[in-house]
Amino acid sequence: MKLALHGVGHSFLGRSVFEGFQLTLGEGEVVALLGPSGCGKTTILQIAAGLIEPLRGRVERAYRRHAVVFQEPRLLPWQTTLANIGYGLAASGMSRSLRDAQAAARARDVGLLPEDFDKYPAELSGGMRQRAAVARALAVDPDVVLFDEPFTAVDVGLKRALQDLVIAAAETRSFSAIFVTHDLSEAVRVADRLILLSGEDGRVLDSRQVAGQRGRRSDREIFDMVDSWSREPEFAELFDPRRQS
Ligand SMILES: Nc1ncnc2c1ncn2[C@@H]1O[C@H](COP(=O)(O)OP(=O)(O)OP(=O)(O)O)[C@@H](O)[C@H]1O
Repeated sequence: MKLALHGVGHSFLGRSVFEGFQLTLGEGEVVALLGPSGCGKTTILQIAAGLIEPLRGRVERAYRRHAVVFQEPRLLPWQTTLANIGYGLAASGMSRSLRDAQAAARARDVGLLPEDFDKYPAELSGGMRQRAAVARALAVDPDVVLFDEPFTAVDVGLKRALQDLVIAAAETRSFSAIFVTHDLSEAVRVADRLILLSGEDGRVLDSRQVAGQRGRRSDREIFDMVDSWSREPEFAELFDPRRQS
């Protein structure tokens, strides 16, 4: 076990978002947290990251270091791509040359080219900025990564490349992850297991393993799973246009 949420509940302005939420994230496991807009996915992720203290329940952490990848890249506009990627390493007191070398290695891992390293975020495309955000997270060598709808804002074609990047990184750098999304096919592609939340009251509607091995599922297998699950009543809310963000 790397991370566990035990009976976690939270409210904003006295209004409960979810109660009694349970999650145990295993070593090397990727769990997708899925649900319609407003069901509490981001709040759960922020509780897992320690950014929000839950009002009820407790969080157990058994990892060295975590990193968070947000929906927006959140790069510092006055820093180069390489400096942004190495930002977390600077905080740990690492020398400039070592930091740059590690940042460059992670930048290459996510498909950034050396000619991009000295560019500022404004000079990068949206997809390149999100690649840099993933590289920055990986640079601190986390054993847990928390993804908060990281590819919602990128083009459909690019989305797939970025999902593959996460799948490959989880394999080579062996981290565990929680991956928040409202896209069932994304969840089926990147995760080992999914937890589906209700938009009504944040309760867990379903929790299931995804058949096959992450990264080895064919497009056909993914399509068939999504097609069949999307007809189940538990998934109806997820496809309800009134609940889309
Ligand atoms: N800081 C806050 N103050 C008040 N209400 C909040 C705050 N943060 C979240 N909420 C409310 O809590 C509920 C859950 O929000 P959360 O962002 O966790 O949902 P989500 O499932 O991640 O949604 P989305 O998919 O749209 O990002 C929503 O009704 C939201 O309006």
